[in-house]
Amino acid sequence: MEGVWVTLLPAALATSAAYVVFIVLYNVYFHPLAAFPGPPVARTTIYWKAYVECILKRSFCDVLRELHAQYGDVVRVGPNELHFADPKAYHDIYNNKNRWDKESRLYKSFNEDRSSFGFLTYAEAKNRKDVLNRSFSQTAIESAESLLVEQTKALCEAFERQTKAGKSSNLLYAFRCMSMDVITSFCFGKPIYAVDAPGFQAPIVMAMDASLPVFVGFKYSDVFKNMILKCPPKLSKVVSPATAGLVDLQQLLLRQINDLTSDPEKLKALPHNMTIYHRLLDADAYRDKKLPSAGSLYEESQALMFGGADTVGNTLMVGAYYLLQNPDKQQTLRDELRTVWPSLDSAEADPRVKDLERLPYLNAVIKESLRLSSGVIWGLLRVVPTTGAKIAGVDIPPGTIVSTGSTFVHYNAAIFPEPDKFQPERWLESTDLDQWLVAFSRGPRMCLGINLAWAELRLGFSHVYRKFELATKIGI
Ligand code: HEM
Repeated sequence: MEGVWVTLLPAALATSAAYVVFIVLYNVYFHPLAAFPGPPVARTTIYWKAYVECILKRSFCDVLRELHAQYGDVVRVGPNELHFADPKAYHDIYNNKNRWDKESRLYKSFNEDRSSFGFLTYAEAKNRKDVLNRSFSQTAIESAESLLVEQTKALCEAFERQTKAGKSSNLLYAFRCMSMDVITSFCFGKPIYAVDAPGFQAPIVMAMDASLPVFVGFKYSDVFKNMILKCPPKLSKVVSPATAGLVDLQQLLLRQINDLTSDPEKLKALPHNMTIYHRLLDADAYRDKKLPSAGSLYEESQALMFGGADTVGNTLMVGAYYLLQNPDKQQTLRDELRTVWPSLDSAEADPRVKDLERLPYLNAVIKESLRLSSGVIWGLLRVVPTTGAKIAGVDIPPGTIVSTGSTFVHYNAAIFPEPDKFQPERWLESTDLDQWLVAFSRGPRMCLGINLAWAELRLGFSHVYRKFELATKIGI
């Protein structure tokens, strides 16, 4: 028996080595993308990206900038992957005519495969988004306005408490807490009052921050992913105390879903009838009249939590960062807000979101904050269909993974002169610019929560800057 191993082992090693050599030679010389420029190692293996992201711990967004400076507008960043720097490519990839699949390695890493965000195909995502759209439509958001106002006011009250106590506020966490409170109360009917956490250090908000680098690792190793995600909650909290708050919220949502699926009557006990479960647990809302599994419901709630919390919080933070540096622009915003909100004395005089929609400078501040924060900065990877495609004038073979990061549009100096400067005024000069605001992405997989996000941003910017004069003790 031992003799068999002695003979087979070298043969197996030689076969594996020959296979690796074959793959490398194929990828470098014979692959349909062989003619595209890019770093030599990236042409051979996807693990070059893993090395850059997980070992060097570099933002791939920064690396892409350097690669485009070196190799030009189209760069081969993996054996089967191209990134485009030309903003025109954005509209060629993400548009309403395209039904391109999302790329599986990236999107499966979030462990939300059965959610509107995680479904890879257009058809599956459309089915789910058609059901959820009623919760996120303009009309739905208007009818939930009082709920959103409540969360915004809770944030302002927390700021007031901090001020009275002579303490400064960490704006990043404060805004993220507010958007987390909106999601948990609006989507799940389970407010968690994150803004009331001391110093805005709500465990779930801190845990989401801590969990992001872990998700990068999930892209490259299923073993690592399963080890962390399949870990029993108690053990997971010991292994990774930084993400304990996330485990707690996951458990809370799982209990809620189990409760609701075992007894749909419990829907009536939720504080309002706009939660996502009112839609998702209505069999008539589905074309095939079949309800999703409990696992799918959980993944949907996680997707909404991750999709809707940090994104809004970050945009408010980026806006605050620049308004703090530009007191004149902060004052212009405040002066405009006074036109629809002259007195703070009575809640009766609070403006409605509809009134805020008409304020040009407020809209411009929000657009400029969305541009500079850029929404999701990693490339939203799509797979070119069997017909192939032309992207920014270049013929791309079927099956190629493609993307253009939103920062390549938002920081393009030909579209946005002096792109690093905060200039809300640029949005007042021309409505043509709107086509280049891609923070919510475009096409059939664009953001489901765009109406909710805009309402939160309008309320956030108006309440905070009408009620407070933000200043910083230290220079920024
Ligand atoms: C400033 C705030 C926000 C920004 C900048 C933003 C940005 C984006 C972007 C860029 C995508 C495309 C992702 C991809 O293709 O992989 C997306 C998708 C999505 N967003 Fe948002 N988002 C925001 C707020 C929200 C909110 C408040 C919610 C809901 C609570 C939400 C829910 C979703 C969902 C479910 C998807 C998946 C849609 C699909 O794949 O078809 N987002 N968002």
